[in-house]
Amino acid sequence: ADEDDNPAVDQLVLFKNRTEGPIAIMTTAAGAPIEYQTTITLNKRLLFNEFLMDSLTHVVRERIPERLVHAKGAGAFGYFEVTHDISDICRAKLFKMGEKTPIVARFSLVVTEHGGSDTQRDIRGFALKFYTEDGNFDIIGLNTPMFAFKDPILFPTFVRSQKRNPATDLHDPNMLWDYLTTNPESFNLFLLYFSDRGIPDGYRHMPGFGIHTYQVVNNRSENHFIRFHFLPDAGIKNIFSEEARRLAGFDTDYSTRDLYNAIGTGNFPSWTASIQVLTESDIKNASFDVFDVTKVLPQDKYPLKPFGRFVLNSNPVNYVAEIEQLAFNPANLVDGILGGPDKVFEARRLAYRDAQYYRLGGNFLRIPVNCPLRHRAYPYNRDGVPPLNDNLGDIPNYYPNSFNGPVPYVDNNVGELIEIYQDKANNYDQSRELYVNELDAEEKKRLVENIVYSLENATGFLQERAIKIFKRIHPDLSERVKQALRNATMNCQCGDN
Ligand code: HEM
Repeated sequence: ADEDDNPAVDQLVLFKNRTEGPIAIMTTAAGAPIEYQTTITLNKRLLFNEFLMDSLTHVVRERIPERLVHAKGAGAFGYFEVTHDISDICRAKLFKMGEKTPIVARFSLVVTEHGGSDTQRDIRGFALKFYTEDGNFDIIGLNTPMFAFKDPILFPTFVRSQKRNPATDLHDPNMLWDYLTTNPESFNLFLLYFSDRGIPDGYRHMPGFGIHTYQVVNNRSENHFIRFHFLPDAGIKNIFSEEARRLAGFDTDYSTRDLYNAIGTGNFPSWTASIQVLTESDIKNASFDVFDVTKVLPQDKYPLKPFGRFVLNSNPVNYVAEIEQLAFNPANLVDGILGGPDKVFEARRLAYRDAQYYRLGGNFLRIPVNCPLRHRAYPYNRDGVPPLNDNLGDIPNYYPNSFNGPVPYVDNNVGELIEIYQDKANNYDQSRELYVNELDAEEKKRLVENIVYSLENATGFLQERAIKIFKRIHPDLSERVKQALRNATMNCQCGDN
């Protein structure tokens, strides 16, 4: 392969070209130079073969749990720069004109396991960590502008119904369609899931959405409410189902490879960042819950306001250290950004941290890629499982103390999240709007094909329930699904209502 065109394939060759022979004498992990002796000799006990002992005992503990969701993903480093002043809306320093903030991005598939295929039909994750001078700020979004549910009590059910059946260890269409038809608020997201948008053409052509309506404050301590949008400068592109299945057969890492090679050859992907902005009076006068994560905010009412862009220009040098060990958390916020006042956001403040304690251990925030870049972190936490780094040295470890330990930040203007009342989700209108006005004839045809590809494997009463819900979205959609199901399965029990 040509070294310049395919840095992913040539990674080792490129390493070799950069070096002038072996880079060092091999040592044990403790640093002692070590021999490599095969064990096929007489009269030598294995216990004394230090290479064998060192590597055998290490390799058996090399796997850590993959993320519960978003296990398969790829990431890269770059920067975010501000292109338009939004200081009248949000005072966060990283959004000041002229600011350039280092970032890391991780893109992922929600349900697909770590060894699964990048071209699986799935929702994609779109996570950004901004290393700001006020500490790390994370936006952890998706490639769709809405989420599946607005009551976080559904999260375990949502995840389990799409993971594997406990008896068969298979993905089970009955579980998926049972979940969906019991919780129709998820259909707004799942129409996109079954549409062409369900399989993006790699990550470089994928949009990202923060989804939650964030509360932000400006210098006058006035509140605004914003939704983040990130549109790929290379345009949005998707892959149709048949091509995706073909690709899954020969390159399960299609999107990871594409991202690595693009950056490795200097073809840096970039995204334009925009916000939709609502004032306090907008949220009071809105005719629906603007904090509902299962809905989009109409752009004719709340137009996109571009304010920045980000560029990814550097591949990870070590995937596990820098991407697998990344720990994003919606609660990582900075001055001027208060997060979402909705219940899903509130549940997420706990869930990520909790997952990372399990996945990466009690000191995951001391893993370099999770540390702030521009200053040292000064928590009062000490000890626990490694990595400890210097364990904060001899700084006092309890608060309050009388010995010059770190003191709290005092700001009377930090702002407070507003209290909101949220009703039950009802978003058939938005699904109808998508179906009627946004999908052309070919897209509608593929939507129905993709739905039926899954639904035909669900049992009769679930198919009936699904068709009833499709009818509430639009009679034409339910008719087409019904017809396609009839064609697909001779024994379909779909009723007429
Ligand atoms: C009740 C709601 C939710 C809960 C409890 C939840 C929980 C989780 C958990 C436990 C992880 C794995 C974290 C880790 O091991 O590092 C995760 C990852 C992720 N979630 Fe959520 N989530 C929720 C809603 C959402 C929403 C609304 C979005 C998008 C706006 C989202 C986007 C993501 C993304 C992108 C990742 C992967 C981050 C990465 O690349 O490391 N999740 N979620």
